[in-house]
Amino acid sequence: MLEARNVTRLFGQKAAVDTVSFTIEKPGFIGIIGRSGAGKSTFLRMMNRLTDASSGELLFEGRNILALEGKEKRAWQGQCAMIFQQFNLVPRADVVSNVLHGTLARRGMLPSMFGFWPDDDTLKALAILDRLGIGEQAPKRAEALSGGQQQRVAIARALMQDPKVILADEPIASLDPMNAQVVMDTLRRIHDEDGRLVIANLHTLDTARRYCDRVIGMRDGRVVFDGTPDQLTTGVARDIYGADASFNESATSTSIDRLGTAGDDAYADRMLA
Ligand SMILES: Nc1ncnc2c1ncn2[C@@H]1O[C@H](COP(=O)(O)OP(=O)(O)OP(=O)(O)O)[C@@H](O)[C@H]1O
Repeated sequence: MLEARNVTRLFGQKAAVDTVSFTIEKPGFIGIIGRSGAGKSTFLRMMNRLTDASSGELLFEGRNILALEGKEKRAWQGQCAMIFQQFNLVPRADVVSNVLHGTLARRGMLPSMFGFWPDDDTLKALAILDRLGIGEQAPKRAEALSGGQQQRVAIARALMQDPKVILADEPIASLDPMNAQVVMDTLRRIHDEDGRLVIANLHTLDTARRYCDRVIGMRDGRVVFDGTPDQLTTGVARDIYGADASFNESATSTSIDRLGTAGDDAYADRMLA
């Protein structure tokens, strides 16, 4: 389904992504982990064509999507939706309009400029919001929602494109543990129920282990691990994160239980922050 062949992105002399190769045979739930600066975001941005690659090929169903231009590139971006850490919603617009923005690539800007959306699109947006458990939020301004709800609106906007691939760049990094769990459950569901390929950059090991079918570990732009969650031992994680023997897994955890038992003060600080 997807094959990366020596995908590389240079910034000056530095390779942010360095000859990355892997194959995904069928739609799965794939996690990419690695410490800050490992190249995870750059890789996803190349896949969505928000950033150009320096060299290499990324074949999706046999076509090199890194070489697409103009209309074909935009069509690919329609099939490959992206979700961001900061949700990227229009805060003052209502929730259903934000979801309808997922049709802009297909319909152009006019409907959004005049606030006119075709009825069938509006009904579809409402149905998606219902499916994600936030139908009653449809008329509210996006900025009035909690972070977890906003991220579900962003997922709904992505689903409006009916994409084959969903890319999620640190989708839960701004959320508290409870909302993080709801958002990860939602992403997992849209893979399980719709059969879409989901690739998520994750900064916590426990999330990758719990939700992913396969985990790719990146370090300094390179793939240093590619396997199943049960192969992701503490030793392997230490290699990926480039940490020494004092590496402590709980430092990369967002689990509610772990945080709760790690010390009430630390937990309270985190929740308050
Ligand atoms: N536009 C840019 N110009 C120059 N260097 C960049 C640019 N974007 C990313 N980099 C560099 O590329 C490397 C990889 O960055 P990237 O954001 O892909 O890592 P990451 O694993 O996603 O980390 P994080 O989780 O902190 O976002 C870093 O060294 C970063 O400084």
